[in-house]
Amino acid sequence: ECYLKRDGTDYFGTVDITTDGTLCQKWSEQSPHTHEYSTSRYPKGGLGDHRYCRNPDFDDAPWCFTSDPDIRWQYCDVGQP
Ligand SMILES: O=S(=O)(Nc1cnn(C2CCNCC2)c1)c1cc(Cl)ccc1F
Repeated sequence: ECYLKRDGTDYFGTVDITTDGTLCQKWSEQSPHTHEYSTSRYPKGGLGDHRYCRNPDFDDAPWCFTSDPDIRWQYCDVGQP
């Protein structure tokens, strides 16, 4: 899917893998990576009990924490326009 804003802050699709095919960690979980991205801290981030790529912190593109303990977070390919 594509999205309007260049940085993908408006991407609320269902891609849940990173650029190298690693499964994303759920935003609602703190394992394997602890993090500070909660729905209360980023109310417009589209976070929740899912593992879909999002860009809650106005980074360059949608991303996610990964299920690989050695890779903290990675960008996702969500069909940049
Ligand atoms: O636990 S974290 O959320 N981890 C973290 C580390 N890098 N990132 C990036 C995620 C993609 N966007 C840029 C920050 C998030 C985290 C957040 C802050 Cl503000 C500071 C330290 C830290 F550990």
